[in-house]
Amino acid sequence: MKKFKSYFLLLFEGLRTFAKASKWGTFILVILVPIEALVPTGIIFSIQKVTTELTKGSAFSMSWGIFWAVLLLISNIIPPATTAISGYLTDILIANINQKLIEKSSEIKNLEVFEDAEFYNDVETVRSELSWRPVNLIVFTLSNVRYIISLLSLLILLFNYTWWLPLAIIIVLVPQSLIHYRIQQEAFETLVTRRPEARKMNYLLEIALNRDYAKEARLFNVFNFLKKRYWTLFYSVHKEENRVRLRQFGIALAFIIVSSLVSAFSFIYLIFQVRSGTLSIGIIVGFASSLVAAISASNGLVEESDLLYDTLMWLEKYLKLMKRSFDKSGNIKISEINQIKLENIMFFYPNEKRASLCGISLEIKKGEKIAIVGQNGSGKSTLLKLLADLFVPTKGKILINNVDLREIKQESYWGKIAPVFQDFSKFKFSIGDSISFGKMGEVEKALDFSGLAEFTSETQLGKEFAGTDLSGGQWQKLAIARAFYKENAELYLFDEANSALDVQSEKQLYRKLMELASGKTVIWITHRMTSVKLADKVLYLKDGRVIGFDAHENLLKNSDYASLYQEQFD
Ligand SMILES: Nc1ncnc2c1ncn2[C@@H]1O[C@H](COP(=O)(O)OP(=O)(O)OP(=O)(O)O)[C@@H](O)[C@H]1O
Repeated sequence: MKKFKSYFLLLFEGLRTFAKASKWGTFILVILVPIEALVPTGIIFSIQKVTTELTKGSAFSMSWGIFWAVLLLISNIIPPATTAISGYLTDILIANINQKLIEKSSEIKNLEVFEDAEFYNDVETVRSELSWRPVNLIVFTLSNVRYIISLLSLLILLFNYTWWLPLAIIIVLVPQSLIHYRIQQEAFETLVTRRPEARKMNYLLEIALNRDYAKEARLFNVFNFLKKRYWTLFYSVHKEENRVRLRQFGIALAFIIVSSLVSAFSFIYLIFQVRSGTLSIGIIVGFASSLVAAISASNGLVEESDLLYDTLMWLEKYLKLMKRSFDKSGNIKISEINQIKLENIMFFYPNEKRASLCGISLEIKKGEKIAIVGQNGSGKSTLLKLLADLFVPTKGKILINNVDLREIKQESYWGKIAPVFQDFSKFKFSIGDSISFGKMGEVEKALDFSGLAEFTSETQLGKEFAGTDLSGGQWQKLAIARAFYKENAELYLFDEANSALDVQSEKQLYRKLMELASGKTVIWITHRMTSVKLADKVLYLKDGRVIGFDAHENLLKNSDYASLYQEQFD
């Protein structure tokens, strides 16, 4: 009972989603679909009347004939109209859902969410089925409404012949539907629980077909490996699905046998009635047609309400995602970043037992130039992500102008940060758009500053959009241009922004950076020790801890740091 309540609540939510997409479209469908659903019963009824009146030799047979013709016309006109309107409604529904997903993603302030496999599963379920689920939602809702109205009107018609037959149909229909829903729910759960496997299967296909993997996939000949891995995953997934299908078929068969027996029995009963003269010949025509129509409507109802149920479970996942609230940012707006203070910062990535940062305390003043160095995995990028307020420290505080970063409005803080990440994004828009994202400003100046003056802002990027591709270093320069474009930035965060640059470009990068960021704070991570001389202070990290935080000359007294520095020149 509880399940049914939630089913109807979901159905209601589904209808609200349609209405939100298009009020008029929904309104017209609400009018047309019931009319369409009543037409078959009307047609059967008028045929019965025509036959009865004809056997009586009455002139009314002509009026019923005209009524029949009008209904036939309606039954032909309405379907193309409902198809066109539901197509229109589907398009808007998909656009609305996509917009909502973009908005929802923008609410995610703390990137920890993306480290959560369950969240990924939910997002994947919603996203991967987004292209066809809204269509199903509309199609199956409409066909179910149609079936229910048709079935009810046919049952009323049948009730006129025998009172027990409609009852028998309902008695067969209810348990049949209940069992079907149960199986459908199991099937959906199997689908959802197997989602990680399905994602892995999709990933294998991506490796085979995606341009990013094309080189290594061939030179390391991964295709046989992909095929074998795919079959292993496929069998593990489909064993379970076949089991569900087999049960579904068995139950459907049992119910078809029962309902056929009930129909045959009632038909024979009616033949006896007509032969004994209790009922007229017109009745038997009407009865036979309405019985066939009622059985097919009840089968259709079970099948399609099953599919609607499956679609509603997808809708439930989508609504769950929409209702999920993410960490709220603070409310304090800042206009400057005068001081950054880290107080005993400890950080664990989600589900990790090892701390990536441990007991970090330091202070950075406005305008200071800080280089961060340390071996791979020492926590440099993690520290930068915390400073960019993309992750929240597990323990300790980050204070900006002596205000806890958690209290500061994230958009206001992010507006002051110009970052270049190690794994920067390669946006496949025009060069101008992938720097400014539609804002006004001097894109050309940023291109010039980052050493990409040979490109115009109109250049389309990405082969998949018939654009051009860039070299590794040029992509990195584009990420740098994005940071330089942010003219009112107060804090520059560069994570190995020089890693793909040639020596000359690297020199130029630091020169421009120091020129552009004069009086502003710059923090950069580097493995190339030449740039540490530009820094006011060097932060030397090891295993997530601070080994030293001082001017380069002073740090050289630390033998560990000195050997790190010296080894590069050797
Ligand atoms: N998303 C993540 N989930 C779990 N652990 C992570 C994640 N990212 C990094 N780590 C771990 O955190 C530690 C610090 O990583 P981090 O990327 O900050 O190092 P790094 O000093 O920037 O290294 P590199 O010089 O190689 O870029 C490492 O042990 C790493 O394995």
